[in-house]
Amino acid sequence: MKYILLVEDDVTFSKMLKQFLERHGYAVDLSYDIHKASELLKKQTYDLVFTDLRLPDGNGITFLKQIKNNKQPIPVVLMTSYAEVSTAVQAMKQGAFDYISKPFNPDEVLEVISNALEEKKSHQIAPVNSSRKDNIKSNLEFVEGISAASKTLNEYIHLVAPINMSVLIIGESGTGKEVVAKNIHLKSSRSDKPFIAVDCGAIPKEIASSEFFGHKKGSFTGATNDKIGHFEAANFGTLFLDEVGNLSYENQVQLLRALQERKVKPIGSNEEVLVDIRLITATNEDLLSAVEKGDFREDLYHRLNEFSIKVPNLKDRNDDLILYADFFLDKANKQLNKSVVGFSKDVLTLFQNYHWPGNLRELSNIIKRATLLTQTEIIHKNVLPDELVYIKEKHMLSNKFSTKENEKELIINALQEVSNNKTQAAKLLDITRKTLYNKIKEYNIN
Ligand SMILES: Nc1ncnc2c1ncn2[C@@H]1O[C@H](COP(=O)(O)OP(=O)(O)OP(=O)(O)O)[C@@H](O)[C@H]1O
Repeated sequence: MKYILLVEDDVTFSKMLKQFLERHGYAVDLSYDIHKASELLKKQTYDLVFTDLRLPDGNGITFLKQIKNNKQPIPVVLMTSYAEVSTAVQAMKQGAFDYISKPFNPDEVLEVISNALEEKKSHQIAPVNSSRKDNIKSNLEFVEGISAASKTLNEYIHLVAPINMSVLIIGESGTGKEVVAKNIHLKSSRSDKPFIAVDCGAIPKEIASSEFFGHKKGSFTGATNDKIGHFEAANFGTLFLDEVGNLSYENQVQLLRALQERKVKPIGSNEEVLVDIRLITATNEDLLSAVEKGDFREDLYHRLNEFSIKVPNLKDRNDDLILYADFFLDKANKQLNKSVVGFSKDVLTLFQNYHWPGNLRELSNIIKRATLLTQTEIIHKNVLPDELVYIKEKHMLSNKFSTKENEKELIINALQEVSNNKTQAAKLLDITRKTLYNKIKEYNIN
């Protein structure tokens, strides 16, 4: 199989191109910028680089020069817009194998690619790196995202992971708090030690201390065996307490004491056990207001919150949506033993317009269900739940600016649906942002 590195920052287009090439038997890795593409080139061997000319962190020619300077004998094909053909010709002089102008038809792409690969074969280039599968596999577990919100999140994860600080992760349900916690653990020096995740909301307060600190056989009715608590189980590793705001006041006191003294005593035991854990906690409620109301201990709050990370809602990471959709589709295909290739354009538009109250978990569930129901190569909107389809149709039906009242109501509804994001609202209403601003002013909408 031939391996292609595709470098293109238009997310929708690049996804479609990737799927198209994969359907034609190529293995494709995708990068949205030169930086990540260079990293991939260091780790893996490719038979072809297929890159856009304009990229967020530089242009395709600079990237081409970089590849040639590193003496990597990989053919490079550039994608250009019609207006950039003269630049593409310049690129050919710098050693690009070929260029192709957008919009291009599928046969053209296949032809250019197969020509480039033929040429490469005659140059006898190094074999494919055998570690590739592992690399790809490990990348699959955590999708970093490319939106501004995801970039900030990932920067914070990288910053705090190596430092032994307690981290409080804040975010709505299903945003990926546990996945972030696991990621911090894996990037820390404790990565080869245990990661123990505990849902505090699911522990009845009567047995919480036995759950956290363990017990000795016979120490209370029902204690038929010795039990190791979560603190001890996580020793030298990371303890992740989800929904920490649900701990009873009494359990908060016990937790604080264990953290301060760095030792725990199992119920019914006389011996204390020294514990060395890194604590990561998560909450989807406003812990500070719980502190103000007296429901959560302030000293514990500060102990947990040495560093806080906010995980963004999915609707605030619109640029990541297709990336995640694709990831969950891959996962669903594997779990269900299916081979669905992608999403119809309609489905992608519905995804972009929906407000995703259940965040990534909801997206994952919807895609799994749709994959199960899909009998063709592509997921169409008939296998999506009503709440997704209905929103779009509601807008399409009423999206006529006929009367002033109708217009004002439409704008208010659209703004509410996308939490006041003007760019999104303008897209939903199919008007420019400038028009939207003018109309907001005209109708005095707050
Ligand atoms: N960065 C990511 N890459 C890949 N999958 C992710 C990512 N973040 C979250 N997920 C997936 O989304 C789903 C929800 O994630 P997770 O359970 O971590 O959310 P949560 O915020 O902890 O949820 P809750 O508030 O209900 O505890 C899971 O299936 C998880 O695997």
